[in-house]
Amino acid sequence: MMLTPSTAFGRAHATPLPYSCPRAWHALVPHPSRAESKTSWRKTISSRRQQRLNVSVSAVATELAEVQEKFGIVDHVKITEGEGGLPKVVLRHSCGSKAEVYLYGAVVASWTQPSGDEVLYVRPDAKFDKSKPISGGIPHCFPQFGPGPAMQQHGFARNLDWTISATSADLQPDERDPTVELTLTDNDYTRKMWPHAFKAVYTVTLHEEQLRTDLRVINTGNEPFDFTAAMHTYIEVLDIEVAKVRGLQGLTFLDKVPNPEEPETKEEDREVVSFSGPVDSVYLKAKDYVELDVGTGAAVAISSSGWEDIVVWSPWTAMEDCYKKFCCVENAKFGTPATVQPGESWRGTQDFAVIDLE
Ligand SMILES: O=P(O)(O)OC[C@H]1O[C@@H](O)[C@H](O)[C@@H](O)[C@@H]1O
Repeated sequence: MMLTPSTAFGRAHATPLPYSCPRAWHALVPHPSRAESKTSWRKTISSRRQQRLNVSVSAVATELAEVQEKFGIVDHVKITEGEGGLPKVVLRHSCGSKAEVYLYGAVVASWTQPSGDEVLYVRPDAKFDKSKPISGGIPHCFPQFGPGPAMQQHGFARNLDWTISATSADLQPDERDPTVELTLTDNDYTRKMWPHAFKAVYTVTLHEEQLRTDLRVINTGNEPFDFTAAMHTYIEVLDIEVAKVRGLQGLTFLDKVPNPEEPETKEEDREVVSFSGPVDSVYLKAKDYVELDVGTGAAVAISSSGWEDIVVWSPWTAMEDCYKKFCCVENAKFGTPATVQPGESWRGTQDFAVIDLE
């Protein structure tokens, strides 16, 4: 599946939108906790400032309306305000499944089944004010699955606004699969940490009840570059103590729990990986299919291509108030970093499906 702006799309636009500036939305939208917590600060606003605020809020509304006009597709793709006023794209499949993708970090923060059941997990400490990456759903780790030198733990892609470059609901003639394509390109901020010209193109699609992601990293410069990456997927489980991962047996893995700086190399001999303490393992050269049994009689089946490794992470009591509720199963490209020649690209896809185990 290759998505580029073309006539195959319901809507396709190559021109970046005005809000690709990382500060724009944050600057214009009053933060809800600020707005809700104290009415007093509002009272002190002079009428001139209030006037300016009103103009700004209506500017945001106008901007959203314009984006919706350009990229919205009736019944299938809606661009709207999410938590904290951050813009999000809501994809709806006619079967009843739904996904929500924030432009900040290109994070899929929600994926629900036709029943309304949520599959992903957002941590209670997640912030939607750009003060840190959105902690939950499917954040990007790029161009580094950290830690590493010169940049944030898991790279800058989850700390930046991505731009909508296309939407669609008719990629396949017989399928009304809603899709959004988001793009991130290098800028002064990224080049200070990682001195390379790149374009990352990320599509999120609902295929019936399934969720599909497709990331391409294109080298738009004149020199080759290397990167590591992961899709840091948080999946909701009934209880981490009954969750299980299948599909890792026989793999070599790096166990980061004893000493994250110098992980121990081990062999996985278990058919089923279960949890009774912290787990932070990078399985190298993994298979292209893994299952997370969430403990309810259902599992999340994850198929992938391009992503060579799989990270399994549970922080256990280091996140006392939420560790029981989620497990991270992360497709990654870490053991052997990706090398991309000028004009070439790297690609990694994932397909998530909820399957019945009974
Ligand atoms: O930065 P976040 O989102 O809190 O995630 C941190 C964790 O991310 C996981 O992917 C790593 O395997 C862990 O080592 C790390 O602690």
